[in-house]
Amino acid sequence: MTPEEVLEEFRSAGALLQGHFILSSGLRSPTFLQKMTIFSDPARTERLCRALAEVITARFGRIDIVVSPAIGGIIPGYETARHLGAKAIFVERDPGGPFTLRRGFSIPAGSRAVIVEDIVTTGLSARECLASLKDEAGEVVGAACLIDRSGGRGEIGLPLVSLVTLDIPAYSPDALPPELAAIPPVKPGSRALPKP
Ligand SMILES: O=P(O)(O)OC[C@H]1O[C@H](OP(=O)(O)OP(=O)(O)O)[C@H](O)[C@@H]1O
Ligand SMILES: O=C(O)c1cc(=O)[nH]c(=O)[nH]1
Ligand SMILES: [Mg+2]
Repeated sequence: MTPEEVLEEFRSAGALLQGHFILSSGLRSPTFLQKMTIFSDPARTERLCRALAEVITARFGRIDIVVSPAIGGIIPGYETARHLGAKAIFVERDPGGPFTLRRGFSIPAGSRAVIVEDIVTTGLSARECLASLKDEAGEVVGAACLIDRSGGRGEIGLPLVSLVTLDIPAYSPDALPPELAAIPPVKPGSRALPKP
């Protein structure tokens, strides 16, 4: 799948939103990729995750386990794992807390795992996911996402592959351009907002 075909999936699904968004990292952006609009369409999700599985295999070789950060990573993690012939597990938060591996999930010794994210903006969520896996016996060999919107600057602590790399503006809340400050912000994701 070419980068343009991937973007066309988001555009034609109505998943490429403009406004004023509070991102998971706390940064603000006029652009938001609403991945759940994509994941509500199994055929679109299948096309994108099949392509991501091909990129993962080319870069990392055999993968036994896909581990994803909830909530956004769960559906693409599962679908990508299906194409890889791997298991799909996820890490999740108690509200406001760190990611943890629960529900009897583990990465056993000798197994090769990859983190699958939906979108990478700063890499913070993927980094937190990796940190939550530090006591697992198996090896986390890399990370993958559908869209890396960090311009390639996202820091995960693992090699990252994606279907597309974009450089989408994101601003600190105290350095908003006036046209963004004029729009009331919305916070689409599941990470708890810090207390004011
Ligand atoms: O690279 P980052 O700066 O961490 O941003 C990307 C993360 O933000 C979103 O998750 P969010 O915490 O908004 O919750 P969600 O998964 O429930 O959508 C998205 O699913 C990624 O996990
Ligand atoms: O950084 C984020 O929180 C984020 C950005 C984006 O475009 N889409 C998304 O689901 N989360
Ligand atoms: Mg997420």
